[in-house]
Amino acid sequence: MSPPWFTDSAAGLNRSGRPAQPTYLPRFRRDENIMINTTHRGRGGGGDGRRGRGRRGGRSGGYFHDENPNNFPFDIPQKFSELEITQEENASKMNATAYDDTPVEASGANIPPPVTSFSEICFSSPALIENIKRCKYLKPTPIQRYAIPVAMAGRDLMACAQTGSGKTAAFCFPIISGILMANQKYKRFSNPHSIACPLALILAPTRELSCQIYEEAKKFSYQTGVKVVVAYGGAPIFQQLRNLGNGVDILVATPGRLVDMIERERVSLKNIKYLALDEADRMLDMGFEPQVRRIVQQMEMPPPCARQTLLFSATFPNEIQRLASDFLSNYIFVAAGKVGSSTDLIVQRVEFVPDMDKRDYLMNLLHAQKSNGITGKDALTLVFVETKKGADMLERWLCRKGFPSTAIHGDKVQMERERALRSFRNGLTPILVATDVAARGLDISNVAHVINFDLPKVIDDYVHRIGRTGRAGKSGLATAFFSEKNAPLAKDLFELMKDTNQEIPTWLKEYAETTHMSANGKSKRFVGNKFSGYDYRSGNVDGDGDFSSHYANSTTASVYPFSASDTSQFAPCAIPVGADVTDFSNNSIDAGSNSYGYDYGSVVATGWD
Ligand SMILES: Nc1ncnc2c1ncn2[C@@H]1O[C@H](COP(=O)(O)OP(=O)(O)OP(=O)(O)O)[C@@H](O)[C@H]1O
Repeated sequence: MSPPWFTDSAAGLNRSGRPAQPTYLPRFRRDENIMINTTHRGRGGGGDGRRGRGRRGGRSGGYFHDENPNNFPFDIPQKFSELEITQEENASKMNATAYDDTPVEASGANIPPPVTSFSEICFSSPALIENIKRCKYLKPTPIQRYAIPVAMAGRDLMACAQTGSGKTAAFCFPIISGILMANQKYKRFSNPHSIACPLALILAPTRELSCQIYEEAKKFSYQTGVKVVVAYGGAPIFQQLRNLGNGVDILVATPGRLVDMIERERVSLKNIKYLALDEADRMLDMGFEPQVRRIVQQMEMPPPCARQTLLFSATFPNEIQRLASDFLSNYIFVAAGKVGSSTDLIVQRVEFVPDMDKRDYLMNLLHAQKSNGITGKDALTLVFVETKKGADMLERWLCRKGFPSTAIHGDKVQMERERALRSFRNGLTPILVATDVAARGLDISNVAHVINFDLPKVIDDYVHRIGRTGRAGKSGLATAFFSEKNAPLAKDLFELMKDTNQEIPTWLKEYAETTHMSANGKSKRFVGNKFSGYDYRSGNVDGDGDFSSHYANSTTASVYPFSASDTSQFAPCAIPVGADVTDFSNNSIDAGSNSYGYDYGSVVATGWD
């Protein structure tokens, strides 16, 4: 029996314009299919001569890494390796109009104007333009409209945008274009024993995410001559070193493995012109801050003014803002949509389910999906649990109950994790039970339903988890099982659901009113002003990241520069009891000047209620 709330939205998912049953094409005909479906030259067309086969054609004799004609990355992208090619390939993967109403806020000095189409952007290479078309990117998403011109103008960028809204392309296109424009690729070494000196470094928190960025970057650089290499832990280092030895322009890496390679003197960062950090908040959450700081500040990396730095994330807690002020120079801040919030393409449901009833409830849900036809590789279900052991146990239980499932978590070796993802993507096991290892960045196009079997402790993690559905403009469903122990999350969850116009059960409202703090005793949610994020440089900032007014509770209330680690060196500014410490016009301190004659830049207030 379907739960009454489930049928409408879930059934809607199934019929929301998904492609009809795919038409199978044998492997040997798949290239033909691409040829027919694209108006561009593809592999067989002469066109501008960039055919990607060895040294023929292309720019001034540069060598191409796609020496193998079978490396055409568009026909069967690795991430969808088992999916069949269909006539639908001709259509854009993205429902771009879904983002038309997304408000975008940009701040900083001399902001380059946004664009409305890719053709307005002066990409340096026809091959890159061709690749954008091959990827069926018809129209830039809001973050791409703003971020690409900023990055193309050589400016540093801090960008926040909702999950699934195209951040990867927003940093990849300008990097590839920049490398090609400077024609710098030919400086790279191709001696397997030499030190690899990439021109661009993209740091990502997890192996899966770095592989995904690598696959995307490879598609965007197809036949441009730009060489992309990936390096991540948990896999043998020697093959990765060999790949580096063959030359690298763009290195996509996880922090730990990169530090290892630098220490082995196999990679040098001295030539880096572009540094991109994706999911920077996750990197800090995972404890990578020391490695990230070493990489960016101590390991031959050119200083901020000699490189271009792009910082991307769907959420921007305080620590990241601090990182930004250390890593970026004169940057532009762009926020698309409400930062820290989820997209309203996702229908969110929350059910009160005591821990002991969760399995039964899950079973009802899965049966309801099945009877609504929401099943198979076109409607994947991602179930988040708290622990690795819990993931294995639930996976086994689901399989026993007749629901083919697989699990992914940090205790699995890389090969097992890749196998699990592959079998989920291709629908062999249309249910994936996961810990937070799968919460961020993973772009699996057919995830129709995310179930938070166990809710996370903080709301940002919830936002990322549910962001695995409702991607690229498609709709999605997220169901959360809320139990007594999730009470600390109630307020943030309530606010998030309210912001995104979700149906909220009365009991959640009551929980939200009675519990004010989240698990760590502080609201971790990053809420921007108005609709989007907040650029700390504009002042009026408080220490808890929520930017609401706070009132001085004593004359010891003080204000100090946001980036100051030792606040004791700054004399407190006397603020009358009851005054709003976030109103800097009131207390003789503002972001630009203050009574001590410092230019504080961004400031944080303490000593408030
Ligand atoms: N302009 C575009 N047109 C069509 N498809 C696009 C466009 N931009 C991105 N996409 C597709 O949308 C999907 C989501 O993009 P991407 O993974 O870059 O999102 P993201 O913002 O990085 O998400 P997350 O925050 O979850 O990491 C991808 O499949 C990508 O290929």
